[in-house]
Amino acid sequence: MYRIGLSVNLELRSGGSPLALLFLTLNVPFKELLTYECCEHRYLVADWSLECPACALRLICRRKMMVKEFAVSAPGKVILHGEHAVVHGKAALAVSLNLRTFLRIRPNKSGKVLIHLPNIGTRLSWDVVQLQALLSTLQVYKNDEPISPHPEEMEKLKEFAGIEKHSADTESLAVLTFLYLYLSICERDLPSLDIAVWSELPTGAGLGSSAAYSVCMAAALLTTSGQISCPLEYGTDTGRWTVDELNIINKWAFQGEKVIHGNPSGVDNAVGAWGGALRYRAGKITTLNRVPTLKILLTNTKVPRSTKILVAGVKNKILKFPAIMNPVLDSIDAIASLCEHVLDAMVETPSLEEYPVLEELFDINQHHLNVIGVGHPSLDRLCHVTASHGLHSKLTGAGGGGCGITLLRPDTDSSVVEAAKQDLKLCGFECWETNIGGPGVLLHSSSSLKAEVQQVFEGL
Ligand SMILES: Nc1ncnc2c1ncn2[C@@H]1O[C@H](COP(=O)(O)OP(=O)(O)OP(=O)(O)O)[C@@H](O)[C@H]1O
Ligand SMILES: C[C@@](O)(CCO)CC(=O)[O-]
Ligand SMILES: [Mg+2]
Repeated sequence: MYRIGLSVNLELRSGGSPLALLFLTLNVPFKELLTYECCEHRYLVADWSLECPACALRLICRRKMMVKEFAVSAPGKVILHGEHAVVHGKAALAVSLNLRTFLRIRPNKSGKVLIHLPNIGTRLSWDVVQLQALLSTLQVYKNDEPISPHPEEMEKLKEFAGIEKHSADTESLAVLTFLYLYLSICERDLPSLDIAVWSELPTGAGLGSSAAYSVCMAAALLTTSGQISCPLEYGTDTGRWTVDELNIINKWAFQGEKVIHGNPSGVDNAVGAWGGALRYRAGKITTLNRVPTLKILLTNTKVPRSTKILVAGVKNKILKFPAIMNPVLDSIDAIASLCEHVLDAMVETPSLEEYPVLEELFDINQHHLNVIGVGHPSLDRLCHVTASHGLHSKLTGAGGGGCGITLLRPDTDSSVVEAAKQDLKLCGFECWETNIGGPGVLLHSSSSLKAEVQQVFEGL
């Protein structure tokens, strides 16, 4: 018989709902209760459950984290082909970017939760006691799986945060997503925290800023609450979670995307969690290991738009003209398949021969995206300007403004790219030549964050 201290969460559960938090004397082998430490955190590992055969009451012991400050980051993405069609069960090819969102989490003893979002000028705080009162309005699990935010629950959260019923502005969506993930993930023991999120990605421009935000929130809150491990070992600056843990992060990030988008396909959060290149179709993620290094020019038209509204617009068009729109979606699906095949062939036999096909696929898909109603005059302009330099472009992400991608062939002279960039800048656009294929969500010791990010966080 061993006596277990109060630092362990003990719950007596019946039919899934906790009955009591207990301090008990248990008959469990001592070796099952271990403490382990990484450089910044200390966990008590005690993930086991005991079930009484007579009354089916279960005693669950969970690991609880003694938290210190840490940071996480997740990449943005570009969709090569398949945006919008992927919401309707077609395939999308997406690749992570070297532009990332960073989140720093600090436990505090003030009994408050503070959130700083410097990209959008938001700084808010709530008392944990007030947040506690909201818990009874949320139902977040079904058979141990996260379930979708219910519209009535969202209304309650909006009321609490003083957000108008139909408000879909940047701050409202970011705050609602935070509140939803914080309350859902940390429901057992709401922590007093200071959270800051800063991104290198433009907000709301088609590069997956919402997914990177949701992935960072999910990863940080799951780590803080001890539901996933802290994969930072002594002497290391960054750590990556196991496949099972990445799946948990991805599932919660998808719920966050639901708060922001309404009806996301899940492709953006999958790239944020896993990184690299992947094919995504109807929830199935396939990592693409054989993708050639593609050089891409990213251009932000700076025309603001909302993914939620654009996705809803496409749905309405499909409902209105199914016989016209469904073949377009099928064609986009075929483009994604052919592109994947071509990329694979390029790895097998590196040559320039396949580039004209990739270029033509960009052109065709851009026309399709205009047909389904997600184009914009600024994106037409972007395509015309790059075409005048012999380059091929398409919108990426939800469209309606935001960003376009231009394929740069290895044999394109740098003077051509520079001239195209100059002309794009004259239109008021912003351009980056970018690397694709960065790592997915990462855990960082906060002292190891690059200077620029540390400076932002220190200045808050
Ligand atoms: N750094 C950030 N700080 C605060 N909120 C953010 C941040 N990044 C994203 N968001 C939230 O995500 C929303 C933008 O999501 P939206 O899906 O419309 O654009 P996107 O994700 O950049 O583009 P796409 O979905 O086409 O890839 C913002 O309105 C805001 O609520
Ligand atoms: C427009 C869309 O297809 C991609 C946004 O990056 C929406 C989604 O897949 O959730
Ligand atoms: Mg988004």
